[in-house]
Amino acid sequence: MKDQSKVVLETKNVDKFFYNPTETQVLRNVSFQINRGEFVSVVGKSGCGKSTLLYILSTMDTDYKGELFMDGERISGKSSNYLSQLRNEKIGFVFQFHYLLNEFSVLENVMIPGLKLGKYSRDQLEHQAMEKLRIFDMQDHARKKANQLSGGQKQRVAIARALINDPLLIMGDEPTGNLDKKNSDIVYNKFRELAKDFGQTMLIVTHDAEFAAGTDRTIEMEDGRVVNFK
Ligand SMILES: Nc1ncnc2c1ncn2[C@@H]1O[C@H](COP(=O)(O)OP(=O)(O)OP(=O)(O)O)[C@@H](O)[C@H]1O
Repeated sequence: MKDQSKVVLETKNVDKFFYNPTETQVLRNVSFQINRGEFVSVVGKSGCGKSTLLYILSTMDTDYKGELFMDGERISGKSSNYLSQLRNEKIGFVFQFHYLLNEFSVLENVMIPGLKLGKYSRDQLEHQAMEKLRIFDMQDHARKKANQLSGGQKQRVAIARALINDPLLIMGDEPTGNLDKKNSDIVYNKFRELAKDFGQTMLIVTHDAEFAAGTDRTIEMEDGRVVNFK
């Protein structure tokens, strides 16, 4: 059951340093809130800190200063086991490359994060996976092996997979970065639909200006800082 607090994700004064070989600060005093149902993009020049920020927000990097809250809960300082469970339960990931497993069917690929979480039976998961595939018009491909799909189709399956545990939040790192214009548009429209029809909260890093312009809000970064968020 999802918590119903309005703020889904919040950072307070997040700083990030790398130390190889000299100290470099790559995030500076990053503070913002993302509310339930918002479709948010993160933009900025190469090297401004977008992926570093996403890695922290996704709870995979715990080596930062400042605080991170998810669904009203302070998660900075939690153990890696705790965070791993939290990620499986609350976050769906979409990357530039789909990372589907070629030896498994499309349906199995979508089910995998659900099997890992262990909350639902295999039958239930199969049913849920078909529902997610239907959202992306991929239900007729369910029994195919992942490597029989086109690039655009694979990315649609990857987004269906990110939805399998009904996540609080979808996080994406350049989900259209590897697609041509036609497939980027299809994927963007599916994200838009998820926001409109399902109130899905989403945070997507993108270089695609058109994609960013179509989101509800944009976090603009420059040299490790958030310079605009509207
Ligand atoms: N492991 C690391 N060690 C040292 N510096 C790093 C490390 N990872 C990233 N950086 C530096 O941190 C800064 C931010 O990198 P980051 O990958 O977050 O940028 P980005 O905005 O996502 O870039 P791009 O759009 O090219 O993906 C860059 O100057 C990068 O060189």
